[in-house]
Amino acid sequence: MGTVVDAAKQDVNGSLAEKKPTVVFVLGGPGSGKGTQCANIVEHFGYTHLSAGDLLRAEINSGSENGTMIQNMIKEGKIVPSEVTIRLLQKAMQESGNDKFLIDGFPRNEENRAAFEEVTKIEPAFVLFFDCAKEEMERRLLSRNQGREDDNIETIRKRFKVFLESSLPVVEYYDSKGKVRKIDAARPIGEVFESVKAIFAPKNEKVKGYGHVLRLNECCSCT
Ligand SMILES: Nc1ncnc2c1ncn2[C@@H]1O[C@H](COP(=O)(O)OP(=O)(O)OP(=O)(O)O)[C@@H](O)[C@H]1O
Ligand SMILES: Nc1ccn([C@@H]2O[C@H](COP(=O)(O)O)[C@@H](O)[C@H]2O)c(=O)n1
Ligand SMILES: [Mg+2]
Repeated sequence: MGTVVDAAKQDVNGSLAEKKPTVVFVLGGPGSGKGTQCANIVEHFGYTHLSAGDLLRAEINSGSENGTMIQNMIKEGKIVPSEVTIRLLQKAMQESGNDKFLIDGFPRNEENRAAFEEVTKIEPAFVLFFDCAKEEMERRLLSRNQGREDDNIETIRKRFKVFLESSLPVVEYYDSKGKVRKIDAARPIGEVFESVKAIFAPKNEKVKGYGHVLRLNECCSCT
C-alpha cells in the first residue's frame, strides 16, 4: 500500500512526479503591513505564513552559533546571507505539513532570489507587493511597540535604503515576468484586505475592492 508521501507525489496522470509546494512571496517596504495581511490570509485561505524576519529573530533566541551575526545584521538593517535564511525557510516548510506558503519579507535582494531558486527549484505562483508611502510606513513602525530592536528611527532609515536599493529591484524582476500583484497598502487594514482577497479568491467569485489591484508601474508611492 502506498504511503501518504507517495500519494502526494502522484500527479494527475498518476506518475510519480514530485509535487512542488505553492509559494507566494509577500514583499513591501518595512511597515507596509505584510505581517498584518498575512495573518488575515492564513485565516481565510489556509496558507502557512513564514516571515523570514521572524525566523531570523527566533534563530537569535535559540542560542544558534549564527545568533550574534544575525542580531548585528538586523540592528544595521542589513540582509543576512541567503544560505542562513533559506535553511530556516526550508526547515519551517518541511515541519509545517502544509503545501502552500506565504513567504513574507523574502527574497529581499537578488542574492536571496537567485539562491532560493537554485536551492529549492521553486518559482513563486505570484508576488504580493504592498505599496505604501515612506512617511506612512515610518509612522507605523514608530508606533508598533513590539519591542523590535530595529524599530528606531536610525535603523528604520537604513531599512528604507536597503528596501529601495536591493528589494525593489527584485519586485521589478518579477514584474517583468508578469508575476506581481500590487496592492495600495496605505488604506485602512480592512480595505487593504478586500483587495488581497480578490487575488486569493477563485477567479469567478466577486470580491469588493478588486479595483484596487494595480500594475507595478501604476502609482508606486514607496520611492
Ligand atoms: N493598513 C494599515 N493601516 C494602519 N496601520 C497598519 C496597517 N497595516 C499594518 N498596520 C500597523 O503597522 C505596523 C506594521 O505592520 P506590520 O508589522 O504588518 O508590517 P510589516 O510590513 O510586516 O513590517 P516589517 O517589514 O517591519 O516586518 C503594525 O503596528 C500594524 O498594526
Ligand atoms: N530575507 C530577509 C528578511 C529579513 N532579514 C533581516 O531581518 C530584518 C527584519 O525583517 P522584517 O521582514 O521582519 O522587517 C531585516 O531588516 C533584515 O535585517 C534578512 O536579512 N533577510
Ligand atoms: Mg513583518
